[in-house]
Amino acid sequence: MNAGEYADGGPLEPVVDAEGLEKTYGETVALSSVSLSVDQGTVFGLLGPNGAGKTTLVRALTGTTDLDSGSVRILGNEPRAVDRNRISVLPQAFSPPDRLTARELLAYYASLYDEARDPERVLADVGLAEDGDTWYENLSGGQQRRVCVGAAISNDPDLLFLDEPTTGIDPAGRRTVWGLLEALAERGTTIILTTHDMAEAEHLADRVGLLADGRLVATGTPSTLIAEHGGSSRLTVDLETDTESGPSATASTTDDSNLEPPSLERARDAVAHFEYATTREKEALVIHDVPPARIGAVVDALEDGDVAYNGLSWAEPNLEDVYLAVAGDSERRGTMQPTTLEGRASTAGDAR
Ligand SMILES: Nc1ncnc2c1ncn2[C@@H]1O[C@H](COP(=O)(O)OP(=O)(O)OP(=O)(O)O)[C@@H](O)[C@H]1O
Repeated sequence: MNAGEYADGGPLEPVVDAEGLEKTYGETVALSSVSLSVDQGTVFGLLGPNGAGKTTLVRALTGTTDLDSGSVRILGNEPRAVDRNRISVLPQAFSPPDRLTARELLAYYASLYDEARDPERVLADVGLAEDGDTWYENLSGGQQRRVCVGAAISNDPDLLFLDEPTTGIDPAGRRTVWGLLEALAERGTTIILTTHDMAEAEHLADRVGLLADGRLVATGTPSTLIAEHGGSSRLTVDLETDTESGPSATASTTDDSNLEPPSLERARDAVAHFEYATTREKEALVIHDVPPARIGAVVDALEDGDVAYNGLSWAEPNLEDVYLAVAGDSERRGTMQPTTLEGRASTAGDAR
């Protein structure tokens, strides 16, 4: 039998199959024409700004809100008809009883299902083997979140919804949880992961959906979305600040509204034949679309122009760039506010 086929040779029905979802709250459009299909064993990353409709979509998929129109099937059924042993939802805010230990909590959640994972094993999986006897209220915020992730996987679900599962968890713990989720997906669990953490989405998600104003504005693998919407690579030159004179005292231009320190001016001249933008406050120069092999040419140009700089950093476009380009016009304005962009780069908004 090939992967993706039933024993009779027919194609597998997607684990999540939603068509034409519409949901409004009064004047607010929470979901508009949302269609989505997620196959078994896929980690689907759901991204989007605050208020984009992610929670509403998860509620629609789990049958906990009524839709204005559209159809949803999960695990081959209407959401409300699905066996609760096969599905699990970890909401953003989840507060289990405080006066139980981590071990007791996981044993309690395990007891709710016909078949459950061994609580001791779950404790170890979420990196809390040493903290099983600590009351939930005495665990740190990140440890509490790990217990919540453990509770969510108690029933070894076929379909797992996770809303910001690693918020508050330290980097090492985050890796532990990521490894756990990867292992679950490898064994066939389908995961719908809502996150604002682009690194998390890029690391875990096989496919990503970007919601904005209730619409699914882009769907694809992280790499196809990055290739399509991520823009170009960036080489950032962190310029050495002129210590003797600040920007207002050193302007060599006749245009008073465009005062700039000599280092920046020299740098602009030096890289004039590259596509660049400058970030005045940070005194950095962002040069676009420099393949690694051309970094040396930029370094030569800076040296020829007698430009002093503290460091160079090179970055390929990533999912955050996609997010900002596709879903986050309003978000982008917020992010970019502290920085004045100038220069002649048409993609100046990419500078960071
Ligand atoms: N019960 C409700 N009553 C009225 N409006 C609601 C309700 N639930 C959600 N909304 C509105 O619907 C829109 C989508 O909300 P939703 O909670 O789905 O966004 P979200 O993407 O999950 O946001 P966040 O990232 O902040 O969690 C928002 O404008 C929100 O104010």
